[in-house]
Amino acid sequence: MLRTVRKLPMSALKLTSLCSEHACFRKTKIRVLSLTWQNTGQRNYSYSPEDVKSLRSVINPHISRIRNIGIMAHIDAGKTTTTERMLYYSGYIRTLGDVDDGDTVTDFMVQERERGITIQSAAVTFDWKDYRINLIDTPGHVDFTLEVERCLRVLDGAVAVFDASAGVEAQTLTVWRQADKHQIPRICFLNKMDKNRASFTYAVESIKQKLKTKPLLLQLPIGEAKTFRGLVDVVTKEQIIWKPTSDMDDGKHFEQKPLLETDDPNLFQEVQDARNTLIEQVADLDDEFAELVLGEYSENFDLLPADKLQSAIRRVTLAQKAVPVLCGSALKNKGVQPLLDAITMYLPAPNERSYEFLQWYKDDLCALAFKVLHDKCRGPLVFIRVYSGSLKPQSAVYNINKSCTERISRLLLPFADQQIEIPSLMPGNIALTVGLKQSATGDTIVSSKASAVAAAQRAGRDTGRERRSSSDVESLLLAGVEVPEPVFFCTIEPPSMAKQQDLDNALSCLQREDPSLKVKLDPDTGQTILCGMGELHIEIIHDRIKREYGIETYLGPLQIAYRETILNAAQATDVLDKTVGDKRHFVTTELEVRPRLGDKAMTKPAIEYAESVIEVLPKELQGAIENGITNSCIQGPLLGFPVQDIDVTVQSLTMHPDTSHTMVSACVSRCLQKALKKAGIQVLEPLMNLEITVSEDHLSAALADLAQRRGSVQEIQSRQDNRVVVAAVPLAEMMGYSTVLRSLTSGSATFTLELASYQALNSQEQSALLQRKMGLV
Ligand SMILES: Nc1nc2c(ncn2[C@@H]2O[C@H](COP(=O)(O)OP(=O)(O)OP(=O)(O)O)[C@@H](O)[C@H]2O)c(=O)[nH]1
Repeated sequence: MLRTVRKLPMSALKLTSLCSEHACFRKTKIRVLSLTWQNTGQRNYSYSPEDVKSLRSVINPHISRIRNIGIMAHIDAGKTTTTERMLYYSGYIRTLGDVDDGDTVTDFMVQERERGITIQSAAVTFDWKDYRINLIDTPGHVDFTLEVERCLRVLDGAVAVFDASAGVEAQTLTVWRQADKHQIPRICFLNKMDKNRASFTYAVESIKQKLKTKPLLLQLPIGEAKTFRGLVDVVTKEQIIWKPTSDMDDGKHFEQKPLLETDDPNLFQEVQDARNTLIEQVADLDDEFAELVLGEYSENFDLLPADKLQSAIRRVTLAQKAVPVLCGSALKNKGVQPLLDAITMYLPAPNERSYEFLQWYKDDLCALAFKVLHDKCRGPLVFIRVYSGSLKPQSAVYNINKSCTERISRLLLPFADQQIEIPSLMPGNIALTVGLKQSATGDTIVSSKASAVAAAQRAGRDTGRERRSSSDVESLLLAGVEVPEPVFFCTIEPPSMAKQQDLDNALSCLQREDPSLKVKLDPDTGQTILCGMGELHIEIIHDRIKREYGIETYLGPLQIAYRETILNAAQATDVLDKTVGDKRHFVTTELEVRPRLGDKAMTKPAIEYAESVIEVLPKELQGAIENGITNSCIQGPLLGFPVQDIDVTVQSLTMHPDTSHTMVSACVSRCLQKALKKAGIQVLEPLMNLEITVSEDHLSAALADLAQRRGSVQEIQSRQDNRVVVAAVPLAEMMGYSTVLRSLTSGSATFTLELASYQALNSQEQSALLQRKMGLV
């Protein structure tokens, strides 16, 4: 059945303006959708009963036949288009969707369809030649980097999609590093081979240089740009040519036959050379293969069977010693079927990945909740990846993070916005669960509390310690996603006070889905503050509150999240003497603060105790003191921004025996504010890494503008006919940048912006900021 959104007339699908004056933390290259809605081209999303049957018939495929794969790349590289083609060729959709028409399966949120970008990652399940592929389409926009990271944790392998005319772009580097961190084997797909200026050689060179990896060329293109019509499989030396059939050019039909010297002598020689290079490269990385090549086939590599080479490529890919490279054009329907074959052939099954924690669970359930969606009728739907044990509907599970038992009522296989109910979920597989009310993104799910404790004890024995307390269970949490600190914030208000509760509920649901969204209460004004990763992020949240929760909210102006730190060491003392009822609360304390030197910005203060204090301090009081210090650091004394990079020493603390812990915290907190003020406050501003891709003609205009923005250019690289300016620039100077850059470069330039660090404002900038904040200018 078509979803309502798919039936929207074009007037409702028009792109809302994404180019407001302060559109600073966003790519300029967000697509403008076609303005005519082709009614005749409406898509048939229903899939036939046979397709459903085929999915149902193998509800739990053998683990070796499962591939949990992510697609990652820079914005606009073509991830969604590639995913759409995969679903089409595997038979799960009947017609091809197009991001430019807003009717793809994986971009299923209304905002995604309208704006033509991927915001939430959607997990999609389909089968390809007896393999079950759970595929996650991840967003490319930097505002949603956390979405990518969250998904990477549950993937066993990834396809990195590149625009073959641009090579490695800024966001590719970021996601590549994230994939390195999670040790995920990858293959590269050079997409857009049909584009003007597409260059296979350039893109491969850029992968080699920028990603510092060893590309294994498994294919060579036949033609480039307008002449691109197929590829040669370097391993089998077969050519694959897509020929449009009379009525449809959907890429389903292609001709696959051995490449003969008579077909094209030059190409034949190129493929011959590429195969020999590939064999040498793989032999260098894999001893078993080297032995085979040097033995039986040293005289003639031509005799080496394709399957031996494929097995060796698989081993080096799994060991992350090299990365297979394929090419094609998703939009022109070329190269996607060989890419699917490569996913099954070269990327790992779940049981080929090693997870240390599995040994502690043995056959007990261990699963990770990696995404939460809110469904109006069914409540929260939680995406789960099972690592060990199995899940069944109508069963109780224990959430280690929340220390609570919950019930799963149903299990569903996700197909974008449609789902198939399943009776069980086995290790290595991914599904949607209905019924979990407390679980949030990143939570570890096990079968029971007893099972968590047993696993903790096994883990304790392994590390040479008996762990008995249930708090040790924490050590069994699967690695958490580091949530980056938001750089933008604004106030959000409901239309009336009566709607405040509804707004609070909506925000808490959205936070469960998206840990990078922070919601705070301004202690002075009582207003709700929304903190996000970029303007687009906040704009989308605003939009979702309206559409999904029916609340029309008002956003205050977007502001930059500065930080505060101290310039010098200082000491302060404080006394709290308060009688509440018949109890006298009396505390005196002395604290010392010092600037912390180090590379990594830390918002959490490092806390030490003088020896005289630690000797007499009851353990339970330590929590109250540390709460007081940490809370005080949330709002710095100058402008109320978080304080970073400080060391605190508790020099003394005395108290009346009746004093409550809350009073101790309050006294310590007030004393720290005094010490911070004495130490001299330095305001820090977010410094961004900026990468502008601009044509030679407009380079000087872009550079002149950058100079006005306190930007410092670090490097100017060449990318085909374009120049790539790599610069550092304060976020405060980037307000309205997309509009300015567009007019300076006639809309031809694109840019990405990413938080690099926090840098100190000079004294003039700091006092100007202070005056602005106090409303004096
Ligand atoms: N010429 C050409 N254009 C393509 C190709 N693949 C995708 N595109 C176009 O590139 C644009 C971006 O495609 P998407 O599939 O949305 O890219 P994406 O990587 O999913 O983008 P985000 O979700 O926003 O990160 C669209 O206009 C596509 O039509 C291709 O093979 N060749």
